[in-house]
Amino acid sequence: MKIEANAITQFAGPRAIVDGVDLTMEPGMMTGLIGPNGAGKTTLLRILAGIQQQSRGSVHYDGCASRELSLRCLARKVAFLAQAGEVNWALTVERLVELGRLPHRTLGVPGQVDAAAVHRAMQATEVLELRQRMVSTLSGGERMRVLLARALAVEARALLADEPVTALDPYHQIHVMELLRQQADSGMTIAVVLHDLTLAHRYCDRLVLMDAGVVLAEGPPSEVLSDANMASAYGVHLQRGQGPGGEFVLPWSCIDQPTTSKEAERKSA
Ligand SMILES: Nc1ncnc2c1ncn2[C@@H]1O[C@H](COP(=O)(O)OP(=O)(O)OP(=O)(O)O)[C@@H](O)[C@H]1O
Repeated sequence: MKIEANAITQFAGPRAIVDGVDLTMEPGMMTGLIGPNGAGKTTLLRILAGIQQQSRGSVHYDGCASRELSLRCLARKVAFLAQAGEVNWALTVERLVELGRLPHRTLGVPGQVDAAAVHRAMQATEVLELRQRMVSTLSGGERMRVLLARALAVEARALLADEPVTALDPYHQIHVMELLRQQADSGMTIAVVLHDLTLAHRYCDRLVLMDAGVVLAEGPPSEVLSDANMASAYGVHLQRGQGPGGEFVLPWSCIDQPTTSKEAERKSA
């Protein structure tokens, strides 16, 4: 599904926390939203998902304005994965993942189609063995995978995920990024907020770099992650390398603090 945002502006009091953002996301494409803390990424993602109403501007889904769609219809088209937080509901993992099917259900208990979607989502996120656990007893990383399963269970045409890998160990970070990549390759529209620039560079088709509510740069990862953009948005240098799997980047040093203290000790020895 094509998602088009035009001149999106969001005010918090007098301050524009998202300021005149234009963005188009195509089916089959994985877009990474990056930028420093407070840049406006979550706010923009919530507006794109129809969870938050923008102060100005418009969002269209395959040409259909968000205001023309009911919340239920939008919830079937766009799945949203919020930033990880506490989940204090007295629910098992399986019941929580089933909530992803609510936009599809008109009456009563989940049917076979719902059960199959829930099973697929739990299998893909490797949480089947947690299915009977109470959500409140999960670790942060387990909880995030379960919440991703809930979002996948919607089987929507777009998935917008806010920092889905931040709490995960390296195996699950790669696993989740591969999973999102597969969803994009199968035609889904994926947008993902990431702080990990190595993963953003490796997995996204394009990046949108935000700072202070505006889009500073947009395009292929290797262009957006330029030295000038990294210095301007984050105040960091990246190391760039070439491995058997391709080119990679690593956030390496703060500008004006080019080495870690251990490196400085080594160099002066
Ligand atoms: N309701 C609100 N009232 C006041 N300020 C808000 C409100 N919502 C967001 N903000 C502010 O808007 C800015 C953008 O917030 P947002 O959560 O979109 O940033 P972000 O890029 O996702 O940040 P992070 O990487 O830290 O998660 C922040 O400075 C935040 O404090």
